[in-house]
Amino acid sequence: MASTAMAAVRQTAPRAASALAASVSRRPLSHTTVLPPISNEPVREYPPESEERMELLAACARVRSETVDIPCVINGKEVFTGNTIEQRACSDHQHAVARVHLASPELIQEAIDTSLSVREEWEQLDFEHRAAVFLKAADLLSTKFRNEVLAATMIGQGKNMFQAEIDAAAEAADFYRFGVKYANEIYAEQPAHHAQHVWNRVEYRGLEGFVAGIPPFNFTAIGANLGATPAIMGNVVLWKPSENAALSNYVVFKALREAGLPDGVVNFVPAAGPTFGDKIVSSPDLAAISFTGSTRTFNTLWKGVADNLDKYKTYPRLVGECGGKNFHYVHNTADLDNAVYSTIRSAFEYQGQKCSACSRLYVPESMWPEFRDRMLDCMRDIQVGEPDDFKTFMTAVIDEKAFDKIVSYINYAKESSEMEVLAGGEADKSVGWFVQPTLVQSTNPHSKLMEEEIFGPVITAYVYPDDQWEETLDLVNKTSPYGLTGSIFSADRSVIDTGLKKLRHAAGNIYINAKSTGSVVGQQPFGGARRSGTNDKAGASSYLARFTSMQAAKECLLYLDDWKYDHMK
Ligand SMILES: NC(=O)c1ccc[n+]([C@@H]2O[C@H](COP(=O)([O-])OP(=O)(O)OC[C@H]3O[C@@H](n4cnc5c(N)ncnc54)[C@H](O)[C@@H]3O)[C@@H](O)[C@H]2O)c1
Ligand SMILES: N[C@@H](CCC=O)C(=O)O
Repeated sequence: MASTAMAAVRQTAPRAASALAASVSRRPLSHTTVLPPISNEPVREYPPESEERMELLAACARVRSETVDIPCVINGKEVFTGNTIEQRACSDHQHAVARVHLASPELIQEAIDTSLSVREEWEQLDFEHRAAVFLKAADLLSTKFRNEVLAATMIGQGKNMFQAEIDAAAEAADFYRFGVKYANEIYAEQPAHHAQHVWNRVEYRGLEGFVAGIPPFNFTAIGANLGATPAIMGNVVLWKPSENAALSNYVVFKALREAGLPDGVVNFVPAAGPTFGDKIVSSPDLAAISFTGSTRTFNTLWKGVADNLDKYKTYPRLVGECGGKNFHYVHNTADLDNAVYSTIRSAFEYQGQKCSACSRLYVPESMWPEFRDRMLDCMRDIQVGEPDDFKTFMTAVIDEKAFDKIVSYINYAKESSEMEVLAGGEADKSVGWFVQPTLVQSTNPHSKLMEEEIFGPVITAYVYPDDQWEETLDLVNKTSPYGLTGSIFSADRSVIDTGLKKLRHAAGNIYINAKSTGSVVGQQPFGGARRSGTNDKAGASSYLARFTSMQAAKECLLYLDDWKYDHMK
């Protein structure tokens, strides 16, 4: 007796066979390819007197001397709306580095319509062509545009050379190169099992609608990633840069255009946050929001989506990476030097304006006097100054609003009976928005400064009894609503093991004897849960996976010759 599978099918007729052959040879839209080797962009050091340092300084001087008009770019057309805001140099706020032309609701709608009109063509382009645009943009950013994007980041967002280099040159290029690699790996994921005479395949479609990319001010690379990476997966994107990072984001956008990104696939849409937010959440064609910024703004967007839920043609994907209250937990077995230096870097690099920056510190009583004194020694040595002075460790914070908020926390600490400002605490906004690195000690582990995100160069220490090291881990876990990054410093494996278990949900990125900042694309996928976001992990394939909608295809290679199953006959 024939097998069930055989009995239910008949041999394919010659005419059908040719149709089958045509179908089999049809190339899926999302297919894998062989890529050139992908690795992290090397970080440059710009040695003294070197040509590369001179060129970078010349680029900084240009940013310091001119005000660039930044248009909206819709379908390749530059639109100078005349409704402008200024992006100011953080360390010299008399100077505007850019005049940013803001989109009206009508222009945002035009950007939506344009992107939808090119969506199908872009999505159906063979993957090699989409990939090549992004690989080329990465190469342009790391060569021709390197100095321009670095200078825009240094002067416009207040980063010293090293902080700009690891962000605007290295991480931005990494996001595009690794984005292509991850897309290729996703496309290769195909069903492993096929019933007899059946061929199963999966097609990875772009989302049916538009993606809104909404980045924060603090990383040019995050602008690059949110504003354009979803296009690697065949999507169209509206990129709304942060008003405080418009210049650097515009340089990245120019690199993408020069790399051959077709008009309309990514539209560059500077706009007031709420204007943009209201417009996109009320569009029936919203397919996804890729957001990074404060928890409060992400909540507003999520609620906006909920309010409009009945309107959407497809459920919008919500990807949000938000705030943090990151910890360094130090055990009395820790290497003191390593813990102190790591804490200085994590708390004060880029003025504490990394979502990953350490802002609460737990040190055992036995170590505290020496730990504190070593911290104070280092802090006396920190140079706070101009971003294009290579000796500078810290520059000014991003804007007046941030300055005022940080100072209000410092003043709160100064007036509180449970806190003492051990170092820093001074601030001056007469020329730039400068806040000195500040160390606070709190006797209350739940004081305001131990729990709330400040986003500035302020770290608060809580000193715990050595014999309560385990209870202190529970305290670390329960102190803040966030779950972004944190570090455990100890030389004792059982302490590290206990720490990892107790802090399992306290951080999306946990570090062991290493600072809580500085994730690298392809090495430490980045993001957190709890109120820190959806933890989709920038710099990993899981991020790309949020921007594809899978279609499973099952193809029968032989035809049915009866509607009855064998056992019915
Ligand atoms: N978890 C992460 O990966 C990560 C990375 C970087 C920064 N951050 C967080 O970002 C915050 C700092 O960045 P920020 O000050 O730029 O954040 P923000 O929330 O003020 O702004 C982020 C972006 O949202 C826009 N926006 C503001 N209101 C909006 C609205 N109603 N609708 C739509 N868009 C709106 C802004 O213009 C900006 O482009 C911190 O909380 C930090 O922890 C998180
Ligand atoms: N990925 C960066 C932080 C990004 C947010 O600001 C880090 O790991 O320090």
